[in-house]
Amino acid sequence: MECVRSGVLDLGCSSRFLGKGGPATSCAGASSTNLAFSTKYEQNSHGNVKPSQLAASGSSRFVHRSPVIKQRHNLSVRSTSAEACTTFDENVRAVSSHAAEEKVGVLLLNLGGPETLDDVQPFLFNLFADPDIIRLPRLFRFLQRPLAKLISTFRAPKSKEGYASIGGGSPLRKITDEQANTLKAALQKKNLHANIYVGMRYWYPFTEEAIDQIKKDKITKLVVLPLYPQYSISTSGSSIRVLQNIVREDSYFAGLPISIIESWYQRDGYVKSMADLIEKELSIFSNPDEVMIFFSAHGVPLTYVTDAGDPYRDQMEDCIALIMGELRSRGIVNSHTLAYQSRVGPVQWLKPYTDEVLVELGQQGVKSLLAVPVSFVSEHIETLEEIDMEYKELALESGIKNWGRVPALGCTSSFISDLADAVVEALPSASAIVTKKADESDSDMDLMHYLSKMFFGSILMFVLLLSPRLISAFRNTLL
Ligand SMILES: C=CC1=C(C)c2cc3[nH]c(cc4nc(cc5[nH]c(cc1n2)c(C)c5CCC(=O)O)C(CCC(=O)O)=C4C)c(C)c3C=C
Ligand SMILES: [Fe+2]
Repeated sequence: MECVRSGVLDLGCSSRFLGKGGPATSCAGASSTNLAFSTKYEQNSHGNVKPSQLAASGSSRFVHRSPVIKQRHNLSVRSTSAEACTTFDENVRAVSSHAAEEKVGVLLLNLGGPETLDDVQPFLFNLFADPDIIRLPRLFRFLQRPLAKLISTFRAPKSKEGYASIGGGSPLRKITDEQANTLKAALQKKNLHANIYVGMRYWYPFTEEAIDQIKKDKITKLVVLPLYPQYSISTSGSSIRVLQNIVREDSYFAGLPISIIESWYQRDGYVKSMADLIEKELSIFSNPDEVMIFFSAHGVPLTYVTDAGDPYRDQMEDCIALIMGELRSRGIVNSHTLAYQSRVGPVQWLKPYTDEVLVELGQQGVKSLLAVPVSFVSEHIETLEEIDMEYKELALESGIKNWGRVPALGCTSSFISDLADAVVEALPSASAIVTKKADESDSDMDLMHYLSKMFFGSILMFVLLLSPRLISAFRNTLL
């Protein structure tokens, strides 16, 4: 797949979940503050940065202002939904019967990662410039990009060390491409010929590049599959928002039937594949029955769940219960625990924290642990560096004698085959996404926004320029 575009920035969205299952997304007005970058990296029209030598010319269709968007509830496709109740064969037949005129696309959404150490700071900038990652109150959204610049600059040295220790870059792009190829083959085996596109949120190939290609290829039906088993505002939610923003602006996408599989941790194929991996790794221990299964999930700030209604923690707990249920059905009754890793910054994240639990388990006399990364299906910096190096060392120091780690699912065939089933099941419910135009009141806010931007922006610059102490205090909270 040729990728030609990158980046997005919409500072105005906040997703709010109504209960465990049904999402509703609403977005308020947006604004952005540009910040000068070194000549090596330039911004595109969406606010993401990329190396200038690779920059493609911008397309005005991605440029938008403060729209309000309402997501249709039947946009989400779950294996439990009514639409998914047709049989697999019926779905394949339905698709095949339209094969002549139908051109099916599958868009895999993922986070993306820096491929070289020079990419680390601009990658971090893109991540922290995402209003679904740093959620500022509406009045302070203009600070998003200066803050992103500041935080990415201070965090880059620490992140670079991490990426250097796993070979100088993230393996995510390579693994996701492999998953895309394997999924294409698995779909072909099921008689569905589909183009697979990879869209990353914070690095190449950006979601917008994939979307451009989908349009060029004249896809007539699209299934969107985030490669995160559980939904979080900060992951699948953020990537889906990019897509929604484009749908709102582009008549081709506005008319394109789309199915979004928001989460799929509850699928049998995923649960069984995870149980297979755990069973296999347990068997390597000399006393498998004595091993505690230690699920370690990527955390999110606590307020995502408590204030913004992120279903991530609920889904994670459900997911662990399903995997443990599957293991029990195989006669594996090991003890287990769930903790959250990779917190960033000074705020409270989902608890318990992985590092603290490891120390406690050591103190309690647990001798054997099997770490299971559960929020992501590829190896990445947080498995290869954080779990395999930092947490392993901490566990051994804390008195744990035997340590094992379950690999990420990657291209495991039962798993990819199940993703292919999910795609086929999602196709019949593909429909045009309905979006709502910008609220009139947004334009009334423009002057107020501008004035408040100028006011607070000047104060921020004044404080930052004149207060090296403040900067060093800030740096300490990030490292
Ligand atoms: C389900 C998975 C993930 C959630 C939830 C998530 C939330 C989240 N992450 C950050 C900050 C960082 N994440 C970073 C890397 C990173 N994050 C995920 C997954 C989830 N993030 C992955 C797979 C990766 C690794 C990509 C790779 O290159 O291999 C990083 C950069 C690395 C580092 O410096 O530690 C940051 C920073 C926040 C703030 C957040 C929720 C708000
Ligand atoms: Fe993360």
